[in-house]
Amino acid sequence: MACFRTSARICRQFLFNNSSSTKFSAVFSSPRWMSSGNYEYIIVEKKGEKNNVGFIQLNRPKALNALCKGLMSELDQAVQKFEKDDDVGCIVLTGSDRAFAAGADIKEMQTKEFSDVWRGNFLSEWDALSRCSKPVIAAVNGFALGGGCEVAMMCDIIYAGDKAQFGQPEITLGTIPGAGGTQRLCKAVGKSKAMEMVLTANRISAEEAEKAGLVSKVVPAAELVNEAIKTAEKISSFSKIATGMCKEAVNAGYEMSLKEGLHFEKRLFHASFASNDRREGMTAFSEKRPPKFTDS
Ligand SMILES: C[C@@H](CO)C(=O)SCCNC(=O)CCNC(=O)[C@H](O)C(C)(C)COP(=O)(O)OP(=O)(O)OC[C@H]1O[C@@H](n2cnc3c(N)ncnc32)[C@H](O)[C@@H]1OP(=O)(O)O
Repeated sequence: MACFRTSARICRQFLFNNSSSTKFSAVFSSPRWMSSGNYEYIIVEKKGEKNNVGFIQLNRPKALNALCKGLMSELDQAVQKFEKDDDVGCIVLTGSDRAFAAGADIKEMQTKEFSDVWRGNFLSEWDALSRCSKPVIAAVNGFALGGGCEVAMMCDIIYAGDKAQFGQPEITLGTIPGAGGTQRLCKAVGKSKAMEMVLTANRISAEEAEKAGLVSKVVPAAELVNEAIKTAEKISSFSKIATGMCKEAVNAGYEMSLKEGLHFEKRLFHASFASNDRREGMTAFSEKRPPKFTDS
C-alpha cells in the first residue's frame, strides 16, 4: 500500500501490473457474498479484495453446462442483478474445467417444431449478456461449443485456459449456429476461418483462438479464473462511467463505419468531461495521488 502514498505514477503501475498483492487477493478472496437468489444451474458470488467483481459460474456439470432454458434464464437474472449492483464494476463468467458450455441443450431442442422456434423467437432470450452495460469477461476452460462459443463471444473479453476448445458443431445436428456463431465468429476470426469452422465442425484450440483473434489471453487452465478475476478487479477500480463509455465506444465502433465510429467516440470523450470522475482522474494525476472515483 506504500506505493499509493509515494506517487500517482507508482500507483498507476500498481493498477496495470500483476502485483503480488493483487495476485494474493484474487487467489485467496473467498465468496463473501452469496446471491440471495435460489439458483439451480449457476453459482453466483461477489469476488475480489473489494468485493467488486460479479462472478457467475455455469454449474450443470452432468450435461457439460448445456444451455437449457432454466440456465439461460438464471444467467439473465444474475447479470441483471450485477448490472444494478453499484459495487460491481465487472463480471466474470466461467464454467467448469471440462466445459465452459457444450452448447444449447440439444435434448430440449430435439422436439421443437419450426412454428415453435419461429413464433417464440427461440434464442432471442440469450441476449442478456450483450445488453449488459458493465464489462463481462468470459473465462473459458474446456469445451466452448455451439451456444457455448456464442455465449463466450457475447462477452467483452475472452480469456482461455490452455486446454480450451472452441467450435460451432451445429452442422452435425443438421442445423446452423443461431446466436451469433456465424456473424460474431466471422468478425472475430475472419470469413475463411469462420466458414471452415461452421462447415466442418472443426474445433480450434485456445492457442489457435488467440492467434486468430477470438481470445485475448491464454493462461494455464488452473490459473484461468484467478487471472480473469484479477483483470476484473482492475477494471472495477476505475470509474464505472468511464468503463461504460469505453465499452459503448468499442462496441458501437465495431458496428459502424470508421468515420461514424470516430465521431461517436469523440462525442463520448467530450461527454466524459461532464463527469466528476474525469475531473478527479486528471486532478489526481496532477497532484501525484491515486484517484478516488465516485462513479459520478
Ligand atoms: C443451436 C446452437 C446454438 O446456436 C447449439 O448450441 S446446438 C449444440 C451444439 N453443441 C454440440 O453439438 C455439442 C454436443 N456435445 C458433444 O458433442 C459432446 O458432448 C462433447 C462436448 C464433444 C463431449 O463429449 P464427451 O464424450 O466427452 O461427453 P458426452 O457426449 O458423453 O457428454 C456428457 C453428457 O453431457 C450431455 N451433453 C453434452 N452436450 C450437450 C448438449 N449440447 N445438450 C444436451 N446435453 C449435452 C451428453 O448428452 C451427456 O449426458 P448423458 O447423455 O450421458 O446424460
